[in-house]
Amino acid sequence: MLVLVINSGSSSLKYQVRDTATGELLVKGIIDRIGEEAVPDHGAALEELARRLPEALGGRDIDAVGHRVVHGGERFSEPVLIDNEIVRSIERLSPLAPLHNPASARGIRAVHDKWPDTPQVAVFDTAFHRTLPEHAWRYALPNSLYRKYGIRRYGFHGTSYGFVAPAAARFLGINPEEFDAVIAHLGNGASVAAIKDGRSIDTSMGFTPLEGLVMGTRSGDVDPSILVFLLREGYDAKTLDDLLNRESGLLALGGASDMRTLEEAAAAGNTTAATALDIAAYRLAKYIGAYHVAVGGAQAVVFTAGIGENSWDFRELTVDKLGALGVELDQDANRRRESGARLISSAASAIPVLVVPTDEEEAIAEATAETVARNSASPAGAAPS
Ligand SMILES: Nc1ncnc2c1ncn2[C@@H]1O[C@H](COP(=O)(O)OP(=O)(O)O)[C@@H](O)[C@H]1O
Ligand SMILES: CC(=O)OP(=O)(O)O
Ligand SMILES: [Mg+2]
Repeated sequence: MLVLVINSGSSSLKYQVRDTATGELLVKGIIDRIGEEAVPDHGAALEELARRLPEALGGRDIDAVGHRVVHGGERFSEPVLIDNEIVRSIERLSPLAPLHNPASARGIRAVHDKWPDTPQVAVFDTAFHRTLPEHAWRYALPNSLYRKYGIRRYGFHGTSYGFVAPAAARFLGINPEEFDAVIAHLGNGASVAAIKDGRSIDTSMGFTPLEGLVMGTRSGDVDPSILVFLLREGYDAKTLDDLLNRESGLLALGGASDMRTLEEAAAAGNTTAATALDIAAYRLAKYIGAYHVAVGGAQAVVFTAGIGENSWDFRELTVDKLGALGVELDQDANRRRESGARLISSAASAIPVLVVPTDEEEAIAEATAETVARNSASPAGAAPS
């Protein structure tokens, strides 16, 4: 089955075309720095994808399209075949993932306009975190808020964790179902997951992909009273939402949301950029310490995604703060530019530290093919319009 995968991230659109029967990867690409001048929004990214696809496909037809959908709410804990009602549900969850769900819905509708008969599948970031125990998912708020609005921790980047956790376990020769680890997915959005026996038992993102780490443009954890204070000062919901999701994080602290730009600035002696990186690394190190406790002693600390895989500086900055756990990097291994899963800690390190590349698109392609095959006997209702 020839599957096109569209991964609408907050700063990038990644795509792949895979033949899931043979495992062959035909096309892989990224349109990144969305929001900057060349690619102002996800609509422009989709237009660019439509320009690139015909040549890439060389006349072959796509059998199915798989979409990354960040928020699945309480309802979706498995991949689903998309119909009208499902795309509307994804749109209804937009307030809970304002940088993501609208872009996914837009992609689903664009594909439907182009290829109305091609089945489309939604694969949710939240699904992998359905195993969170109640002590991790429940906020210390009145239960009525959970009943009425579904306010709880959902967690995101699940497709990535579901791919990276077993890959890291296999790299270490550990049975994936007995693997305990702390995994840091560091992209434009960033989170950490506590993995116990191969399952997610805690994660730093919450009701929305805003909680937790310092991200490209998102604040991560703040005292909620700051919002109440600002409301009284005249801020409204829209300005607060933009403030926390689009104008904070590394952008606010260091003047750029993109790690490559910040690192260049820091290397050139810009102390504001260096301080921004230090604040982000400190927050991450605190979470790694906490999740090491949550999993009862991690068998590995794993870095993945754009920053986790590529920024040796940021990994060094973070691991340097984990001395209390007896974790120590091998400086050369950490700085070497290699692809594939690799060990970057020293022989003396109490816990191995790994870099394991994620491939959300591959995982989505597999899930899409399975979902289409499962549903082919009983086709779902009308496609989205
Ligand atoms: N070679 C590199 N060195 C440092 N950071 C990098 C490198 N390549 C990508 N990144 C960073 O990775 C981040 C994007 O990660 P990615 O996982 O693609 O994000 P998203 O999926 O959230 O759009 C950006 O901050 C970018 O600067
Ligand atoms: C959930 C999330 O923040 O995703 P991304 O990092 O791709 O923006
Ligand atoms: Mg991403």
